[in-house]
Amino acid sequence: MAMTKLNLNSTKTHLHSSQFSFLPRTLPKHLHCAFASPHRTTQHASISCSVAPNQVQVPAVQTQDPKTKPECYGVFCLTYDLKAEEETRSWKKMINVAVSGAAGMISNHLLFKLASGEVFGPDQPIALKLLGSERSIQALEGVAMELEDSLFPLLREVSIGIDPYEVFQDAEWALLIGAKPRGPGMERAALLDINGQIFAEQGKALNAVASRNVKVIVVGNPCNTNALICLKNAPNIPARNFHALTRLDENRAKCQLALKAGVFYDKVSNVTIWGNHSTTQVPDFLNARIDGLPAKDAIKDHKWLEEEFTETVQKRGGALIQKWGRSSAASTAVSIVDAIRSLVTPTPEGDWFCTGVYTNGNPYGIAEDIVFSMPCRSKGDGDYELVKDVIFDDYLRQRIAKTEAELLAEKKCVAHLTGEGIAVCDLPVDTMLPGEM
Ligand SMILES: NC(=O)C1=CN([C@@H]2O[C@H](COP(=O)(O)OP(=O)(O)OC[C@H]3O[C@@H](n4cnc5c(N)ncnc54)[C@H](OP(=O)(O)O)[C@@H]3O)[C@@H](O)[C@H]2O)C=CC1
Ligand SMILES: O=C([O-])CC(=O)C(=O)O
Repeated sequence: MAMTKLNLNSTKTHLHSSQFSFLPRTLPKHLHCAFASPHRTTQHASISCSVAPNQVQVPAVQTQDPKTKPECYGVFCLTYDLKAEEETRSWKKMINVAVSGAAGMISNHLLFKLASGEVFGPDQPIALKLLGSERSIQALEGVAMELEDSLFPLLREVSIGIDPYEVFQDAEWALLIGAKPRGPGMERAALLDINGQIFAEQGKALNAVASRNVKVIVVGNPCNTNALICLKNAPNIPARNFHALTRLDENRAKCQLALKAGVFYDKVSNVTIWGNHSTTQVPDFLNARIDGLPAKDAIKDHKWLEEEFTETVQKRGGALIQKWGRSSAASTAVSIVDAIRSLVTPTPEGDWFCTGVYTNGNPYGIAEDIVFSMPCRSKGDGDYELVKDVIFDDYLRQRIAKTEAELLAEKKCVAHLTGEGIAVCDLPVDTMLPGEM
């Protein structure tokens, strides 16, 4: 594993010998370097540097346990004591954000948003911990280079690796994006199994090494059931901390309602996507509001709401692939930002957002022990509560029952990965991901 690192408080850094090209041409004054022992996973020697203002030291050989102090490279390895600097005086304690599938398309948008401060705020320094694989390790180094070249003041540390037990160490947020795409002719059951294995392993790793209060957002599809697998493999982390990303669907629904009503989309609120991030998802127009009014009052064409609107949102991902040639990446990254911000900032009075969460005592009568998208509010502390004041009609109930049945069937397909016995996979219909055609 190679790692780029800049630590606010420490005066020690470790540089990877294979990454000298990442070093700035001139090392800062008083930066002393020494070669260290080879790294366990990379077989490369590393060098260790320490900053000692007004002091000249003889370089000393460093040996270290790479699990506790991984090596690093590049500009992030240079360590300065920033505590005294005016700009950083009001900064919060650094947060550790782990991202899997970090060399993929969604991450390529997301990482730069995270590093810029637009997600966690302009006073929140951040450490990015990027998980890739043997396949993507070169690409991941390229991503780290672009992060270096972006000169983000808040980005204090970047590390890359292929072992989730290393990369997830002390993670306070884990954004799990990496997953195998469903190939031509692949059964949904096979996709559930292959990706389920990834999320079972990552759940175990989070359980072992992440912060006990880590917040996990599963993006890799099929994200609801992947999130269920992940949380079942992480029994020491509260199940309510796991989310499946349905915010992109919420945003898509808001856009369609705004278009139909002829208003700008900031006038659309209280939109819920119920259920699975698949074509059975239920975009709820019964509780949605447009300019403060029920959407059904603002949009009189109820046939459109029940038929066209619902199907458009369910299949928006596929429609985009037909035009763009690849699946939504930029808007997915934006929706991940929205999902995080909804948890770290108080929800505006009277509004809510939706996210796929573990059902455990929900007030809607939805089956327990699955990950189901539902309306939530947050005080901005990273936690949420379910919204109680929602209404149902027969149409909404019937649609919710269908997506619920699909998730219950998916759960049976992955019983071998959740510790619940032998998998029996009998999916009601071979439904699609929103991006499939
Ligand atoms: N919930 C939502 O709203 C949305 C979810 N998605 C889902 O997000 C995921 C990532 O999308 P995107 O970034 O566009 O995809 P990319 O194909 O660009 O990246 C996916 C990453 O997944 C990793 N991966 C893990 N296992 C495998 C495997 N067996 N075969 C191939 N790649 C693998 C790869 O990284 P590495 O080699 O480093 O492991 C790859 O970089 C997909 O599952 C997609 O369906 C997409 C849009 C919306
Ligand atoms: O199917 C996909 O990979 C893309 C997806 O989830 C979406 O566009 O909502």
